[in-house]
Amino acid sequence: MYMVTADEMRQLDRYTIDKLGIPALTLMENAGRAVADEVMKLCAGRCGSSNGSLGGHTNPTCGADDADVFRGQAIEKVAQTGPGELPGHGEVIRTELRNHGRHAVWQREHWYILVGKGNNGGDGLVAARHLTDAGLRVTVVYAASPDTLRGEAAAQRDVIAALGIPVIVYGRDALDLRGASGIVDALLGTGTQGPPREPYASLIREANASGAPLVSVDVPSGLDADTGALHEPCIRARVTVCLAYLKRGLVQYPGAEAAGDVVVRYIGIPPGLARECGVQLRLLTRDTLREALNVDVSRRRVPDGHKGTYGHVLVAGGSLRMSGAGLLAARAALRIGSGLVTWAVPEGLLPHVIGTAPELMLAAAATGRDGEWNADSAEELLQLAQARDVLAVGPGLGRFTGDTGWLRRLWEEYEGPLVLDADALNILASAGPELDAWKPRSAAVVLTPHPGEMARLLGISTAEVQRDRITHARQYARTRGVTLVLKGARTVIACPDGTAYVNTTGHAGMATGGAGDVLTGIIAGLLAQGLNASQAAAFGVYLHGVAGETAARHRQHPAAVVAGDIIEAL
Ligand SMILES: NC(=O)C1=CN([C@@H]2O[C@H](COP(=O)(O)OP(=O)(O)OC[C@H]3O[C@@H](n4cnc5c(N)ncnc54)[C@H](O)[C@@H]3O)[C@@H](O)[C@H]2O)[C@H](O)CC1
Ligand SMILES: [K+]
Repeated sequence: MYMVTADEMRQLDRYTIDKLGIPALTLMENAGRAVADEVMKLCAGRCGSSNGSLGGHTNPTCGADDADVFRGQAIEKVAQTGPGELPGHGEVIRTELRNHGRHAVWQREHWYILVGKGNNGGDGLVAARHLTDAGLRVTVVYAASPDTLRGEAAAQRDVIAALGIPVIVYGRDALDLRGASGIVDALLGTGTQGPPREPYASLIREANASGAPLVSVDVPSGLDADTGALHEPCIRARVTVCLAYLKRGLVQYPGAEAAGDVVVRYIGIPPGLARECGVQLRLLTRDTLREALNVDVSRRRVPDGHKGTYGHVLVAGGSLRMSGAGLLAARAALRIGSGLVTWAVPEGLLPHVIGTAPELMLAAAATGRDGEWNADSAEELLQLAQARDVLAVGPGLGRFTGDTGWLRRLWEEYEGPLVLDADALNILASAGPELDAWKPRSAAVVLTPHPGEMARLLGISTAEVQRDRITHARQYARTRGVTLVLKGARTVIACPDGTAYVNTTGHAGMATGGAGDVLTGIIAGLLAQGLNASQAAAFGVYLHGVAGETAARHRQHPAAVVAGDIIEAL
């Protein structure tokens, strides 16, 4: 599933109207219709009816029931009505009767449709008409004078007037939203610039305070559709009916929380158009892994394979006070299916870690006897790495004198793929502009920073990174020619060719010491098994999250999950 910015959506919108000749009014009709349909589902869920869709009104050609429902964690395809299921004549009569039967229930529903002056408002007006037709009590609330509406939205305004649907103008007429069964937020969509101005701001505050469930059209009004940042105020939606393509801001926090359940509805804009228009950002799902990244998600192993077939990972990490980090990465690399894993530790640490995981091979790489890494170990590491398929550096490494030169040697002289995490990233950050002089690598580099490490790499604040995670991750990946995994809720995987993915697996319980080390081991293990950097990073992040979810079920609460549980759940 593609994810777009407001600007990209406008281009796709224009292309559909100008080049494909699908009228803007048709798109608006489909949009409003989809919103009405989701409102009906919400009402049906509340009153226990088995069918909340618009029944006999369903227009099969606009694919009104073809939705991707995105409930924070999972995406499921909901029921589809295809042309093959067009009701015959007798069924039409039955459907009409069923609708009449439903009126008694729907009439108890009083929905307020808050309408802005742009096309988002136009979508809301179409929804108001369909909900009225379905038997709901509907009141349209114009945020500003209806005279200010233009184009398709003005046409919808005239239809509403002709139908005699009750209308209120905010600020002119009395309004009490506290009695609402529900509210449709069609105030501001992708055309929003900056924080909501008056009277939108007051209306948003009243809607939030009403306690009624809010259904947002396209995006919650007040949300930055590109970054997920919340303006003050911002609608807190129960459901967001996103039109045509998933907007980035609905997936990134804090926007993801303000949006509630996100339902992406087809409105007539061809789903494949995004690729043709150069959109390179996708939600990371099983389908994305299979179709966009060509990953064998079933992880078949060749029947006559041997441990050499599945690669050999070398993990360089762990020091006296942080030996566990290296161990977790090495164990995760094993559990994800690597043929062999060697864990290189400072010599002084070696006696203490013998036997901690009997499946691991151990190597003493740093001559220092104090259990800490030192710059002299580069030569030994390079020799060890020669016979290994992947080198993962960083978990539990610590900082030491000469570490920049040490990392530079690994970067320049190790010819296989390199995974850098934790202090290896801090070393990279401290290299600063000197990095430009490092010899470009022919093999892949995967960096796995958390937001703090990303901030150091970019020389900006963590808050700045978090304000637009997707953009920062993509820019760094492109300019440095690396695959970058920006960790945190909704991890971003950015590839050097500009493609990027946003993950939705996992949960807040995975914010626990060592979880990142486990991810490093998983990605290194997948690289050793022959996946390329984009595949290993994306699939690794996805599996890491799924394993975290499994671990939460085993432990009966997300908060009880520790890093070792994620490895076991793999
Ligand atoms: N995806 C599609 O192809 C379709 C989308 N539709 C809907 O159209 C909106 C986008 O419509 P647009 O007219 O461009 O913008 P908005 O409705 O979001 O509103 C712009 C409107 O509001 C004023 N404004 C802008 N910023 C602010 C602010 N901070 N405070 C107050 N007022 C503001 C501005 O002056 C404009 O007048 C999209 O989201 C979909 O819902 C189509 O209907 C179908 C095709
Ligand atoms: K909206």
